[in-house]
Amino acid sequence: MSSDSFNKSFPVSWEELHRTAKALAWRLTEVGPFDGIVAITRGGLVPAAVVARELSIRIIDTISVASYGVEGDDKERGRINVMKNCEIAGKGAGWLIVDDLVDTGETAKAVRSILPDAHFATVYAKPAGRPLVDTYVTEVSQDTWIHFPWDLEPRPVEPISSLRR
Ligand SMILES: O=P(O)(O)OC[C@H]1O[C@H](OP(=O)(O)OP(=O)(O)O)[C@H](O)[C@@H]1O
Ligand SMILES: Nc1nc2[nH]cnc2c(=O)[nH]1
Ligand SMILES: [Mg+2]
Repeated sequence: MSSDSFNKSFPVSWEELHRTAKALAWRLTEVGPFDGIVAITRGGLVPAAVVARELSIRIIDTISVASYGVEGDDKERGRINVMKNCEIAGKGAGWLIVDDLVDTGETAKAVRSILPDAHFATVYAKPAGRPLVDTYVTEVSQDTWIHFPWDLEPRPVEPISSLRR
């Protein structure tokens, strides 16, 4: 999908992300306990912190995967690049993988090939990636771009009336 295929925008506030990541933690209580979390950086770091706090998990490893924004456009996908692997021995049995979202599912596919036995959880899921995720909370359409709070800042906006002139 190229960047102009995203014609809907879904901005998420810190409060909303916190609430939805807690909802994810509630769902995961039915699945755990887990030996630890593997957060997919960077987007999985904040959701992983919230889930770790709620499930009293102290051990968090990371796997660094990048694919979007490599060419300078945040919404343009490039090749999957595993920049740092996690340090877990074995196939991930008993571990929880956390990411902010699954979109095409390519990131999830790459991480699942490394940790096929781990439980994969995301806060948001788009239809193409949904089959790759074991647990998620909120589904958005494939043509929606989710804006996370760390990518946003409050700014003045014109009133609706001025947009219709
Ligand atoms: O399902 P996919 O199409 O692979 O997209 C999902 C991935 O894209 C984003 O990461 P990104 O590569 O932008 O890196 P970041 O987490 O460092 O922002 C997001 O955090 C997911 O990890
Ligand atoms: N921030 C953000 N990153 C993504 N990476 C793949 N899809 C998305 C999205 O909708 N929002
Ligand atoms: Mg990511």
